[in-house]
Amino acid sequence: MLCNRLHRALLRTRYASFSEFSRHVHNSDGTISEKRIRNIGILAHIDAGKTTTTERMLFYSGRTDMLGEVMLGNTVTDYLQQERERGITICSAAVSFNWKDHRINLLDTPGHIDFTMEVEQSLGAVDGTVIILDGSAGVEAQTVTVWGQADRHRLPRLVFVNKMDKPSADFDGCLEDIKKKLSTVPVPLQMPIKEGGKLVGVVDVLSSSRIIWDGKSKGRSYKAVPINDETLHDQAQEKLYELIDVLSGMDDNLAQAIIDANSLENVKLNLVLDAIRNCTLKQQIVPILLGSSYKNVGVQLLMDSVINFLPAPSDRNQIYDCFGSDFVGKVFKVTHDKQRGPITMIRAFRGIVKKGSRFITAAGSSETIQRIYEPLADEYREIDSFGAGNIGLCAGPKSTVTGDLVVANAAALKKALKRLSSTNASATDSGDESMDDELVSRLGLQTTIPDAVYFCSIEPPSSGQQTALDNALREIQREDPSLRVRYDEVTGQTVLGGMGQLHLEIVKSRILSEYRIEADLGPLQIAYKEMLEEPSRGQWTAQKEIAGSRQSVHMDMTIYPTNSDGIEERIVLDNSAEAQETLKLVRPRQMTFFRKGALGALNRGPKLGGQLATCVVKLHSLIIGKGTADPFIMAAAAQCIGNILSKARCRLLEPEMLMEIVTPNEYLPPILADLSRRRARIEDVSPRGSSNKVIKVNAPLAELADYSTVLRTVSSGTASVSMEPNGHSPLNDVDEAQAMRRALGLE
Ligand SMILES: Nc1nc2c(ncn2[C@@H]2O[C@H](COP(=O)(O)OP(=O)(O)OP(=O)(O)O)[C@@H](O)[C@H]2O)c(=O)[nH]1
Repeated sequence: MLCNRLHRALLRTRYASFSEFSRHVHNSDGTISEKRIRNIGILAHIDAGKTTTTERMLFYSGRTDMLGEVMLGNTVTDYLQQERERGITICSAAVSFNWKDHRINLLDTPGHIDFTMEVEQSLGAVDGTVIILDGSAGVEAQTVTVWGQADRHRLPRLVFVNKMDKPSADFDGCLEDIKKKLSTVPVPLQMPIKEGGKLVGVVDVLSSSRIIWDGKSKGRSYKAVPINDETLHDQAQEKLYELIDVLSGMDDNLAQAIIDANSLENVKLNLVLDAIRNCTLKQQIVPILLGSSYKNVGVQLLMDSVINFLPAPSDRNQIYDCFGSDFVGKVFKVTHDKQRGPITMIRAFRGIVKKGSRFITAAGSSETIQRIYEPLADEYREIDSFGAGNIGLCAGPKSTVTGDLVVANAAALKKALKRLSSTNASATDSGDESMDDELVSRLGLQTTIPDAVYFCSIEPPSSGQQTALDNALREIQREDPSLRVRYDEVTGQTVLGGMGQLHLEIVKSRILSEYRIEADLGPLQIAYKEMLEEPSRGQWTAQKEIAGSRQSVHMDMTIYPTNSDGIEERIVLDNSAEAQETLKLVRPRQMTFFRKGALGALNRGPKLGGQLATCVVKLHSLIIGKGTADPFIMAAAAQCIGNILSKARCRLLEPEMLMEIVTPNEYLPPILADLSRRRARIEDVSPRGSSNKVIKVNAPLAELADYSTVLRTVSSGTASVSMEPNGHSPLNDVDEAQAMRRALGLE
């Protein structure tokens, strides 16, 4: 029988050596073979146990010799002072370790919604993900969000159902949840074994064995023993046949083997393993594992599965083939180290980077790599080079920003774009401009920076520290593009825009702890957007004599509301013959300055200075006098738009939050009553188990300032809430008037 024949061999190798895998870990040039690398992101709802699981992986792989605990504030990956104080992950951290002749580079990402941007950047650098669930909570709001992000990056994934030691943990419930809420095919590879209510190990479905962890060795040692309980044995067999049945519907080799063997029982195990890997890579299934990181159960098998079922870099990223052997990589994070200065974390896709070599960013700036380090959170081990598929931390680059594509040199970029466009038939037909857009999006150069939902002013303790504060903010912004920084000319203050209250508080406390500036934050304000209600046309003439030179610009434009939210070109040229008469005389550089001025002005709506959403500017004419300076054109464009907007009909849009509230049944009525007072829209109320309800609700951010506290009071501390930004929606006249009074400090 399948299990008996392969049982021993399987337990010895833990199926780590697939036949197609390279025998050698290193290439002849000293870099690690791509087949032996796994770059993975670890994602979850807040507090599901990412950091705890990562700590175990580091410990069991021998990378650390002590077990870090979140509660003791001594974990490797939560290394910022704010992370250790608050017990949460704020920055993604890269750690690497070796496991069974493979290098695993793992990015631990923040679970709190205020740091979603960090997660997005990390996902551009990995080839697969491990999604962690809390076994007692199942699929939670943020799980759905990160699942969607992994979908967008087309990342194969494993699920680790953690916290299975908790009495309320429910593995089968989690599987149902995954099927229903994540619309995928979960393939459980394990079953929990509890003794006296305590989780002691798992049943490995593939080998029909019990794997038991030794608590005394902090889970370092574990052994596989045959299942001695007949019922459990039968259940494991049943699960195995279910698994083979599901896989055979998707994998032709396995289906053929079943036909040839004329039974499920005689199928070779390596075919089943190959089928799991193939179907996971194609994202047809998601293998599910379980354990308790905190109680040291299950983590080594998760690491085995990362090697066995998640892709090697060479299984993906074919888009970068156009670079041949030239170096190309992506900056997924920038941090500032006190001794080493800016550290640029790069995922290499092709070629090799060596100490002392140079690269260019897609925007054209040239950088030198002075030193390279291997990732271990805030610790660094110097290395000489890193190659395709691997991750390296580089000291030296000064201007690279999170999200940048970096390439060996300009000639390599040009060659690659040419090769890429020749393989892209549809782009070849569509003219130069759209082809560039296509290339940019195919190479993943686009970074979506989420809208800020809160803003506040920030001031240094004395005007003498303004420059130091500006520098600190510039550095933090290079690390975290979701932080918006602008100067408000009316109030003369620096204004920060962020993803939430926590985001802005963390920025403030980093400025204090890392730059020793005691900055003051003004009151937190909602980041409203503004929307044009009808098209509005206007002309503008600006004339001035500056240092004896006459400057003059005349322009005519219409601003139109549109339906989609800002991904299309926001400035378009009127292509009527009459308009083209003047527009064809405008030089490209002048047009660039016009665009800069116009786009800047669209960020300041007439009501509360909020960003103008969903609108397009159509330029009908632009007449520029001889000798007019470019900045004058930029200023005139901003004035023209400001003038049109001041007369146009506009409406405020307020940010909304999508919330998931989990409450014991008895507190449902008071919670619903409270929500109705907050202008909330209930989307769904569904049961979780027999004693809890899950409420899905959309509510305006403006009404949620005290929500967590009120919920705690209303439910005697038993209900929990998670929320995420859910776009902006228009206010009616009454609510808009009230929002304006509040924002202007009149209420
Ligand atoms: N009972 C139990 N508790 C666990 C387990 N794993 C983690 N925890 C606890 O859950 C809490 C959150 O764990 P973390 O590892 O910080 O979770 P996280 O997902 O990294 O959290 P964020 O990064 O802040 O989203 C901590 O108090 C852990 O000790 C587990 O397997 N069982």
